[in-house]
Amino acid sequence: MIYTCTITPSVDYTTYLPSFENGKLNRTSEVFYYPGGKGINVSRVLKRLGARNKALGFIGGFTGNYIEDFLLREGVETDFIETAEITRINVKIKAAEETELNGPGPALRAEDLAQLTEKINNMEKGDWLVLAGSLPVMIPLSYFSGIAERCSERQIRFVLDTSGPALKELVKFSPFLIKPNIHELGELFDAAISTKAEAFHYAKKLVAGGVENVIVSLGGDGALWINETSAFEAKAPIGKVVNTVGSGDSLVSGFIASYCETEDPLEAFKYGVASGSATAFRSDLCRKEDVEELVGEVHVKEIKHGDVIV
Ligand SMILES: Nc1ncnc2c1ncn2[C@@H]1O[C@H](COP(=O)(O)OP(=O)(O)O)[C@@H](O)[C@H]1O
Ligand SMILES: O=P(O)(O)OC[C@H]1O[C@](O)(COP(=O)(O)O)[C@@H](O)[C@@H]1O
Repeated sequence: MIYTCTITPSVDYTTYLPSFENGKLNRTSEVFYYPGGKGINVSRVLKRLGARNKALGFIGGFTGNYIEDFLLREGVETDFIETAEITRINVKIKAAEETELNGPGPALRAEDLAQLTEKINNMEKGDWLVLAGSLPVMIPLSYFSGIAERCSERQIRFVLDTSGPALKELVKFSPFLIKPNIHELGELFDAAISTKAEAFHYAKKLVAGGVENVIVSLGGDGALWINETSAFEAKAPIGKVVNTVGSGDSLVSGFIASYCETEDPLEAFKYGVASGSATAFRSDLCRKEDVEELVGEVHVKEIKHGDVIV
């Protein structure tokens, strides 16, 4: 079974308007309320791509109920833990530019965390755990390293899509896959990364440190994938960008869904990039038919030792 875990879900209040002016009253007519949080997006896309999975994490209040109902209506299995706090609402403003306002995650009690530990303790060899999204700083990092350690001991495939100090700490536990964007990769090494060559250099360091697969996502420029024996870059398909929220999550989902079927990481990488772009070209997350249509347009190139990447 594939489990996703979202510590900090959200309802994504997503609105489109021709122009947005700071400090003014802006009226908007087109509004959507999507369930959000990176693991939840991964679950929704996995389901659409035909990969059975279960969404874990913490939800609370009316927004939490909204998320759970929405997922169940889409056929996504859930096993959330209820928090005392209302789940946050993240604001996504789609005007000439995309502006985002992400709220803080919930304050979790020791008993909430203990419930999650119990669920993870019941996972079995061969399962997947996708830990995705921001991890509240109030929770000691040792809690998350405990999760990573348990995955490694039990041969559970651990996929990590987070940022900040947690990413720095958890890459030490040899995850199966991490997917930083260029900014998150820079944060990880306290470096300003602006070129593909620099991204490749740092991604290689992560693989040398024990991460099995590193995908660096580069927005409209595509992505890089590196493991111990291979390195490839992919160009993203070209299309009209509507909403890039969830593109990174869709890349992760596409990779996992395809890998589960093919066990071929290069095929999985292409499928992942197609999924990311298919999401960027829609208001909500991608559908399987969008991904299948785009996958032929994902062109990959091997990066050989000594190649100059531009
Ligand atoms: N403007 C775009 N055009 C085409 N594809 C895109 C665009 N933005 C994102 N994508 C696709 O989504 C993937 C992930 O996007 P990215 O923005 O790097 O992730 P994140 O949301 O995690 O920052 C990219 O690798 C690419 O395949
Ligand atoms: O947990 P964080 O880092 O605040 O991010 C949460 C946000 O990320 C998303 O999951 C989208 O993620 P990506 O755009 O990186 O794929 C939104 O649905 C959500 O509002």
